[in-house]
Amino acid sequence: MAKLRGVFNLQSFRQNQLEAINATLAGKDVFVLMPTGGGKSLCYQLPAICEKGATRGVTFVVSPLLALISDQVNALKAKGISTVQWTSDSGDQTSEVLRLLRSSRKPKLVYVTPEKLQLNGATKSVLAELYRSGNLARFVIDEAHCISTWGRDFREAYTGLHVLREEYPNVPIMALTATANQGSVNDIISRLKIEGCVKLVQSFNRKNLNYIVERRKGSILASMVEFIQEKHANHTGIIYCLARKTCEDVAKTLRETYGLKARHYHAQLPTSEKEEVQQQWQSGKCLIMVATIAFGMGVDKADVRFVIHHSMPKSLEGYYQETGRAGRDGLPADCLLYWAWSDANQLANMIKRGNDNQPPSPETLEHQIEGVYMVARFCMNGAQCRRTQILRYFDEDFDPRNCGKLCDNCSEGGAIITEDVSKYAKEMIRLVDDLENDNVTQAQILEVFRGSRSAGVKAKGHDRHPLYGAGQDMNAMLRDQLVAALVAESGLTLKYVLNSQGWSTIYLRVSVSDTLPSLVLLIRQM
Ligand SMILES: Nc1ncnc2c1ncn2[C@@H]1O[C@H](COP(=O)(O)OP(=O)(O)OP(=O)(O)O)[C@@H](O)[C@H]1O
Repeated sequence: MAKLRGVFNLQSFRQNQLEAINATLAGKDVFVLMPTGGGKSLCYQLPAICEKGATRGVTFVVSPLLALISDQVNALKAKGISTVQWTSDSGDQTSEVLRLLRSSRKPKLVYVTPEKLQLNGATKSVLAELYRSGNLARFVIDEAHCISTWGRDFREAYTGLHVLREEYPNVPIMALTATANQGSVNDIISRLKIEGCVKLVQSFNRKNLNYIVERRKGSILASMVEFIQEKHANHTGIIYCLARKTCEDVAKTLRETYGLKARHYHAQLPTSEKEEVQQQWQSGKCLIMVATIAFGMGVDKADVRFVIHHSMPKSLEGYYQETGRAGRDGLPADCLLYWAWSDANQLANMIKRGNDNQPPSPETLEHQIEGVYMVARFCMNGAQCRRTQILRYFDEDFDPRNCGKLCDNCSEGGAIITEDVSKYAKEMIRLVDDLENDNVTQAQILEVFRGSRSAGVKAKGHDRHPLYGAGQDMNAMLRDQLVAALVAESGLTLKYVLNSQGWSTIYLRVSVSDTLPSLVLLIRQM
């Protein structure tokens, strides 16, 4: 407790921190699953400076990213904790680290990349010396999900970490992650060979975040500015945009038209500018960071009071992580998401083009597009508690009564009813099947389904189809939800046709026509 206050300047422990600290000090292996911003670092940084414990000496922390390591090392040094970074291949750094580790003034923490811990040469011999002399306190595997081939962040070098248990059987291991999927959790534990570990798993609910989702109609700048000025004048926030150009334009307008302290950030900025912008934001000189998702990994600013999504995020997991950067200090923060159907197409197109113009494999493409449509479903589901919806994605059953009306849907009021739309789902699938040869987009299909009298529908003769107007009794939102559900789950899929500018037009296609399960949607009755 004295260390918590004196060194870390914190008043009390958060959930599971003390349990993790006590378990590792007692020499046990520990697995910690905590949401983003939950306070994982303290679980190993505090024991590292405790004199009492079953094991003593140096704590080795394996972390995947250099940027994360540098931030943590600097922050610990600023607290007066002797910490070293051992990440480079340079002989100078290695000999300095070795000198320190062999001296009587050993550092409390050594941060390494997994590559560095691949046990050969200098690392192996110094670890063996420390082990023999009882100076190896524990191994910490941060971002432990990188060891699991289940996840999207798999890192080859993490797989070599099983040797830690084999070579140093008496040294406790602590693995920490914010990736909740049950399959990956078991995988991590078995790969690190810490089967008997103390498991500290907690809800992913971020109690202090208020989730609001709004449909974007036209420009949202004015409404965004009103939101910021009314609720967050002089507060720090992040606005996530899909495209780099949008970031630049939005930041410029916020500055020049509305006098707000905003800057933009994206992957194409030169490194020096990235550092300068981040520094300005970190220090509070710039309040609003308008960024693509390139901004965020390793960002630790405790007092971010709002995160706005200017358009739909790519996946629910991404949404959870991006909004998770708000309110890390535990105080209330707002997460406002603006979306439009066109975002889904834009995202699908971005995914199709892939990273660095490396198109994804067909399976990855399908999986990621489903992810986009899951976000679309989430946005359109104006009935069910947002937390229940988000946490279901992480296999967690969240009782909406515990939301505390901290989401737009729970604060709305009115009864929620279920609507069996199985009949409409079958009709929609048949309609897409019949019109497939005419290459129909989602917007066009919805026009036919609702019985629009538009010239486009008539020109193609779609108003003569027997299912023309089959969905006219449904309200527009329910029709949208129907399509999103059919693409996200089963029934419909998307087909891309490249035009001369390199953009794909996305057409609907049928994926399953005969075995469609029943489909029930939730709606709010006011
Ligand atoms: N006991 C505590 N009381 C108050 N604030 C805390 C406490 N523990 C941690 N914090 C603060 O919470 C924030 C998040 O902590 P930390 O960076 O360890 O989170 P994390 O779980 O590692 O998140 P991420 O997965 O994003 O890396 C930090 O600003 C930290 O100072």
